[in-house]
Amino acid sequence: MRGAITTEVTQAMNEQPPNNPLVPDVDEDLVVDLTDAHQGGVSVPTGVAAQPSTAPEDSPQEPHWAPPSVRNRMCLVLDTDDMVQAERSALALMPYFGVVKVGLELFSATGPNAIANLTDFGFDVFCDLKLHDIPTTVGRAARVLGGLGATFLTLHAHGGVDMMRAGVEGLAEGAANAGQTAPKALAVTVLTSDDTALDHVAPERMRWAMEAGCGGLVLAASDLHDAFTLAPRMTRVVPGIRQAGTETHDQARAATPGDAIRAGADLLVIGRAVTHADDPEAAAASIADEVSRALA
Ligand SMILES: O=c1ccn([C@@H]2O[C@H](COP(=O)(O)O)[C@@H](O)[C@H]2O)c(=O)[nH]1
Repeated sequence: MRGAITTEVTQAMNEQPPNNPLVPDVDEDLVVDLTDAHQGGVSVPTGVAAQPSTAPEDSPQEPHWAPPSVRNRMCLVLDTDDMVQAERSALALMPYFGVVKVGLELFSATGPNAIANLTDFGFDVFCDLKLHDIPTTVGRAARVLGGLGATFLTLHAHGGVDMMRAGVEGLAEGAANAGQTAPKALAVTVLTSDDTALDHVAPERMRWAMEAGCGGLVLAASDLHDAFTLAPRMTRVVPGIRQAGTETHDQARAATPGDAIRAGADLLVIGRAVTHADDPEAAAASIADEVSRALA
């Protein structure tokens, strides 16, 4: 088992582009050791696995890294209860994804270790817990979560201005206590699985998110136009991404990667379109190519 993960890390890291700020320096003495796994994950103390400076001649064709302009717009959804599986997917798809998402399932299974392990690999971590409770409870939870090293954290905008403000303040306080940069608070406006909300709901929640001090919005691609008008400076994060003609599962308001980027998405949240594909690397490469063409 140790060899399997080490090979995956080595393959992923061999493909790192020069001066990639997301990839930590490699210490040749470091190896990934599954026997060191904690909370089911792979322990990587301060860097990533040792690797040869050149790939062996008989190694299979390696994927090319997507350019930063594409990779930084692609967030891989790690919806699993298995930390080893999550890390394996993240590392295999590292050439295409600069951000990985820890949602309710993985966080419930592993807790904060999921964030620590994935940031150690050099990913930006999107912690998607959609906090939604009374303001005091959200503020206190956010204070804990703010110190964990995530780059983004979600609050449910349905909770209102006071709740989101408590979340934003809690994140800032927790980050300051831990000597970290605060995660950007993202307000989930209307879920992409929901196509029943009345027209005024998403714009109203965007205004609430702005008033509360959130830094970004999670929204369907079809709501991007309103976001540009009402909250032009907020980061726009779009889930429900599917390539044309593919299964949309429970996403009632899905969009293609190209359409979402052309409509102004900053970050695409990509799950089953890749993780349930017969060939996840080929699916990721195809989506990265579509994003690249949409940006051109
Ligand atoms: O409105 C929302 C907010 C969050 N999500 C999350 O994104 C992923 C989507 O996964 P897919 O497999 O690409 O459908 C999932 O973790 C959701 O919890 C969302 O879909 N819509």
